[in-house]
Amino acid sequence: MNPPINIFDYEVLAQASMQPVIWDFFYGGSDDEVTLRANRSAFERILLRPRVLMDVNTCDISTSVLGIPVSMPVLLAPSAAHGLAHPDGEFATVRAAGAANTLMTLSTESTRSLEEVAALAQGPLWYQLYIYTLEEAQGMVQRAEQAGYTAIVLTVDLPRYSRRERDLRNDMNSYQQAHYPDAFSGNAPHLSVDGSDNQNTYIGDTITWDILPWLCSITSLPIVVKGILTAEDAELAINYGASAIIVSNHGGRQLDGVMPTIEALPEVVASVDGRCEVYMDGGIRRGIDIIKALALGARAVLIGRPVLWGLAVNGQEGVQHMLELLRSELTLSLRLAGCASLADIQRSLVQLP
Ligand SMILES: Cc1cc2nc3c(=O)[nH]c(=O)nc-3n(C[C@H](O)[C@H](O)[C@H](O)COP(=O)(O)O)c2cc1C
Ligand SMILES: CCCCCCC(=O)C(=O)O
Repeated sequence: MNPPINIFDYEVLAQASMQPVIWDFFYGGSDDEVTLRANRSAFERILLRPRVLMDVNTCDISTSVLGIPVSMPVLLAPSAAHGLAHPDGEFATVRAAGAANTLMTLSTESTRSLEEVAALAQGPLWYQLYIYTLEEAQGMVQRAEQAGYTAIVLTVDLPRYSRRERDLRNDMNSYQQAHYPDAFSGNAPHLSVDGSDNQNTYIGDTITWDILPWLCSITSLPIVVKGILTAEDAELAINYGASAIIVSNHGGRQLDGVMPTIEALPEVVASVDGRCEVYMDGGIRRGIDIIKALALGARAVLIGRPVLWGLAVNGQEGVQHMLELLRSELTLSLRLAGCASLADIQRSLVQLP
């Protein structure tokens, strides 16, 4: 194939470069993968209503999230085990995010430790938290705060690990333990990717909204709640102390059959009504997807799999190039839509089905 010119090219090259077991783990969703597919197809049903004869000679896509400046409204979502995509793992990712001057969210399940990643960071970092035990969570939050992470992202859509049927068929768990035993243990030695060996320690299915005030009591960092899909839960998140919300269905990897995130976004944005920042992830692959999300009220988007594709294809350079492709698509599409900055993106720019 010729050099990649968009994220779908990266996807094809990434698949070719990986063991099928690893590809299935990264690419796959849960059960029938209905939500995985819907995250993409929903974008195609939303149309743009561009304006013309606007001065778009300059186009500024810089913004901020929770007061932190970023060069574009595209952040790196937390994803597990970058070491399965490239030997440099999260070291490559954090260097690429820094070079692109945007924010990376490090997963609890990273291959490299949060301190090692922070030591290489040239840009802002958030730390994503899964709660195994309260004691361990408190330790991780304190470590993240000390290492310079500027927010804790609490993922709330994984009370239990879902059924990823590709991984079950591939026996991904045994494959990973045999070939990449340390891929998920950069921060703590959790035993298995599907949670089967963690049942006694992962307390995700017991935590309730009270976890938010508890987190706020053990850290001065803002808490970003990731995995909200409804107005009701957005209201609760704010009432219990969230500083921001990520509308997310975990990239179609948790409860299958939930609505695509771009369709859940307007309900959450209306409920929040400006009281905190709202971001979204799920299926962002093109500059126009970002425009649609921002027009529907997201302050920024996060990307998950595209980072893994860039990493698998060419390590740090691959992630950097993938981010630059997205940046240039966003800038060009904004100009074509008549917007000279993100502030020009209005709700009227999109037409819902
Ligand atoms: C391989 C993989 C691993 C993931 N690991 C995590 C994780 O450790 N923590 C988390 O909160 N979300 C995790 N996610 C979900 C992402 O943060 C994000 O919600 C999702 O990937 C966005 O959809 P996209 O991949 O279509 O961009 C993971 C996603 C993938 C694909
Ligand atoms: C018990 C937590 C395992 C999480 C594995 C990483 C993840 O979130 C994913 O979607 O995969």
